[in-house]
Amino acid sequence: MNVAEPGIVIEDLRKSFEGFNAVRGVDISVPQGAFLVLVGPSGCGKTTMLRMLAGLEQPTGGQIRFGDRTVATATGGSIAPGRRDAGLVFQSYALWPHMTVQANIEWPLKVAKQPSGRRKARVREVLELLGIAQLASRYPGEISGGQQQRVAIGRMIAPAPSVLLFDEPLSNLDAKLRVETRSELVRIHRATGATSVYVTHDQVEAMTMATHVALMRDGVVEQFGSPDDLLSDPASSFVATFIGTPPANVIPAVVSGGVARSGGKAIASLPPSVPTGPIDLMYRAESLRLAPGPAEGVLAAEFAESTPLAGRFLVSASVGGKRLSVIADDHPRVLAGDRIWIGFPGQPDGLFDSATGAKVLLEWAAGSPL
Ligand SMILES: Nc1ncnc2c1ncn2[C@@H]1O[C@H](COP(=O)(O)OP(=O)(O)OP(=O)(O)O)[C@@H](O)[C@H]1O
Repeated sequence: MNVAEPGIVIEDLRKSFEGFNAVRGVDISVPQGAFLVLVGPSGCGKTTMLRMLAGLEQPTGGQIRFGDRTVATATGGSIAPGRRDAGLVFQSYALWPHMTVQANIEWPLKVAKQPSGRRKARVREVLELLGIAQLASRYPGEISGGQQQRVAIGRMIAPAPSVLLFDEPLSNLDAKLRVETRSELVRIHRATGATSVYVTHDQVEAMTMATHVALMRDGVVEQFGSPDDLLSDPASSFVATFIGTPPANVIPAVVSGGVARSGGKAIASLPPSVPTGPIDLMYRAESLRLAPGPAEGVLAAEFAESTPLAGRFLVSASVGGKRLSVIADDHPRVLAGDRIWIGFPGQPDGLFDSATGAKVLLEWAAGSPL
């Protein structure tokens, strides 16, 4: 994939805080112009990664390169934040309240001692790119949260850095504005030609914005690839249940004689290469169906809720205390807590080791659907 110029190369990156390992050996490489999203649950080390990229945190191990420049190493010689040719935008906008929009965007250019004429021209260009020229002489207190975030982005891109770093920049916006700003941000990223790194805990943001996704868990990258790679071929049950709208279902089962049973009922037949014992079965919501009553390959479930979704329904129900999602053509016309029936296809969409969560490679017979 990487014939293009290297944008960012992260090698065996580590960070510990007083003996606590927040980042435990991360290797990621993306080409110039990529939009890399670091996503994962709270505390997985995303922000620590971004702070190391920005130069606000010194790595305990490994190194970071921007293009052909090494910007951070554990052994010293790291480049100071202001000299990395990188811009950073946080979740809080931190604009100067006593400066106009225009002055806020101009500020980093003044700090860089650019001549006035060049500064003014660049500020105009950035205001145009962001579609906020009409706000130029307002103060931050006189514009909306979404507009303030745009100004913060304008201030970041004004010096034309080659790396853009975003830390949950949309989390203070309301849901509708967040969706609109997502695509706007990607447009701005592309217009700058920079390589971006974007931190979020929202997998939908990751899947819609990224060219490359690193899903992190407990300080390591659980899977790195394109959004499509993670969705179509999750490397672990953690990835399968974190990514997707809705994420895939993973249910525990026990295999014996090539048959997988959940709660004692046979729901799938597996190739003979799958060893006897516990296993986790993955089913996408669209692979499951609502069944009219008990039958082979059908489990009883407790109905939770049903949400209309693009002309169909996303039905949630629990089986043995585990919540499952099913895409159905109709509402089950029952109340929360009532019994419904969920039908399983003969073969699951994937298998995971029940102890480690790692994907189990399958050798199905020729012509099988998997
Ligand atoms: N300065 C610090 N001192 C001690 N521990 C820290 C420090 N910074 C982060 N940590 C710990 O390192 C781990 C990773 O934190 P980090 O902020 O990188 O996670 P995150 O994935 O960004 O989480 P969130 O989405 O909640 O911001 C957490 O357990 C956190 O408590």
